[in-house]
Amino acid sequence: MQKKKGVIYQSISGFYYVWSENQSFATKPKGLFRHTNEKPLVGDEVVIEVDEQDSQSESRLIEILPRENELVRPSISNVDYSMIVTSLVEPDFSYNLLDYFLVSIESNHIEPIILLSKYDLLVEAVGQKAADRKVEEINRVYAPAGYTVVTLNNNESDIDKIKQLIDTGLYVIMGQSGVGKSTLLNLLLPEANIETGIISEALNRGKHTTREVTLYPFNDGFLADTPGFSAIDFPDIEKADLRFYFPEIARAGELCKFRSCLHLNEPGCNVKSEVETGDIAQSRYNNYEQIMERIEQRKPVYKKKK
Ligand SMILES: Nc1nc2c(ncn2[C@@H]2O[C@H](COP(=O)(O)OP(=O)(O)OP(=O)(O)O)[C@@H](O)[C@H]2O)c(=O)[nH]1
Ligand SMILES: [Zn+2]
Repeated sequence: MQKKKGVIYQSISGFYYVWSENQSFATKPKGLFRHTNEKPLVGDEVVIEVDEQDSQSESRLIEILPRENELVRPSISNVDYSMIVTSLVEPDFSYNLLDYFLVSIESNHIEPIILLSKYDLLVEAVGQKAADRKVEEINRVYAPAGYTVVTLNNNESDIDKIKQLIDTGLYVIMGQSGVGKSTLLNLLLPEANIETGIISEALNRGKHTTREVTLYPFNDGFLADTPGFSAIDFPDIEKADLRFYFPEIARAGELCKFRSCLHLNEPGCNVKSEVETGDIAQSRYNNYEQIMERIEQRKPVYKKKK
């Protein structure tokens, strides 16, 4: 028996398929897991035991390495990057919604990438010049945060753009309903055969189909084949932590008079100065304040329950 490290890329009826050293192994968890209540997840880094003498024999999954993070519906662990698909039209672009997604992703210690879909439809609706102005405006808002912003047209050119983005690591796609997540996945992973909104509605009317997530090798990384992340639950963020989930606010905040500055009404606040000079976008600050209010409102409810 030989021990190897690998990543679970698929789980089907009790088997966990592990990718290790450019090979796939069908593994079954060792009985041990039943006692510890540990359930392996797609994305898990694991240690497996392989019978070198007999490559057909079942390999054993003996250890799950500590997880960086864990998402639910669908369950997946160790996500490095999330591509947030946000349409420019149909549905209309919303700074507010995008910032909620970004905070939620940042709080899970995942790096976001912003994809603006339906650029072609925006051009149709408002003309080339106005469409480019809109995209530039969005770029200006997110550049201080260091986020990558890419526009999509639902054609072959999207594939090259995404290929340039993806390096090593595990990538997922998120975004509200109808923005084009499945459409993009089909472009990127034609072999995965993902149903787009309209088709899946026709086929699954009234049925509950739970599809397990599968990871596909993509460039040097993995891409999850699910468009199922339409929202992640509003995370349980502490008031004092929110500032770290807006990278440009975190950076500017290092120069505030008080280390504990929450950038609300404190004197000597460098974040507020940078909003005034335009170095931090007003919309980003407004959404920071709004999410802060939501956290404050949640607290009393939280305490009553106890
Ligand atoms: N013109 C244009 N249409 C697009 C683009 N991306 C997606 N669409 C269309 O938008 C519609 C919705 O796309 P989907 O891929 O089903 O969206 P989704 O995000 O997976 O939606 P849910 O499954 O509801 O979460 C489809 O009719 C797509 O053809 C784009 O870049 N340009
Ligand atoms: Zn401050």
